[in-house]
Amino acid sequence: MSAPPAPAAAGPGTGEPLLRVTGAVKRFSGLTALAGADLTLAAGEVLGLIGPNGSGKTTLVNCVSGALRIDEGEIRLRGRDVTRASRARRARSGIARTFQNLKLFGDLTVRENVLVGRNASPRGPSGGPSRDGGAAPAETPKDDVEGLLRDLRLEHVAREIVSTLSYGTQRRVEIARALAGNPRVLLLDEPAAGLNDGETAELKDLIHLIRTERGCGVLVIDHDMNLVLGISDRVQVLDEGTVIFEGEPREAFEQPRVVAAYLGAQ
Ligand SMILES: Nc1ncnc2c1ncn2[C@@H]1O[C@H](COP(=O)(O)OP(=O)(O)OP(=O)(O)O)[C@@H](O)[C@H]1O
Repeated sequence: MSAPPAPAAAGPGTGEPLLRVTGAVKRFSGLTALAGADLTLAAGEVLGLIGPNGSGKTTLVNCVSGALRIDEGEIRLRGRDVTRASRARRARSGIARTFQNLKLFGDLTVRENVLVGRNASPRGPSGGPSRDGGAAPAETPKDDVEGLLRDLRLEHVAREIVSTLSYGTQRRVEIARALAGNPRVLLLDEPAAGLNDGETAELKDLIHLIRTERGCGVLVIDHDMNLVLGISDRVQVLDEGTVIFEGEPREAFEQPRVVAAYLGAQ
């Protein structure tokens, strides 16, 4: 990977994790999607966030990225309170994400998509630059982008239009774009969705590389338990917007409460 590892220390304070969410509550009309959820993530750590359908995983990621605001609670990044910060400010502070459903610029090339991320555009496809919009200002350090394309095995398709590529390749483009802004926190929302076994194995290696060589804290949501339990240092299980287990991946499904939550959701 091309970028230097982020420092192991999370923030200005001592003992402060890279990311800390405390008591997050999020309501949608009458429905409480998050009911006081906590979360911590350290630099260089992979945290798996699992739980049955509708348990609040994506909502929590949306609240961390700034796509949604929490109604109660606090979010701190490297010790700084970002609870009320805009999505743009959070992106500039080092929070990047990928989406359950790919949100790429389908009519741009792979390189152009990654350059959009390098420019830390927090606007996303709907508000992003058009083909003529100049995705890459002159000061963009292209070496970083070339390094990313190489590391994510996208070099050979760098000039291809994204919509013409396989789904697995598009997933890698999305991760490359998220990494192009040199984030400290990478939120991966169902990165293995739609991937075949070979592509999922590659994704595992990629997440390992992101953590070890870039020093990012990586939060992964996925329904593929082999993937999540296999790559995570720690997992948190959500049920009805509350964390019901936090600890070693291999211990998660030894907890009757976790098993019951999954069975209850069937
Ligand atoms: N924008 C919204 N408006 C209303 N309700 C919502 C909204 N987003 C999520 N919800 C509800 O909040 C709850 C949590 O949803 P969320 O998508 O966060 O769960 P999840 O754990 O990510 O589920 P899945 O594994 O199925 O993706 C669900 O009951 C969902 O229907």
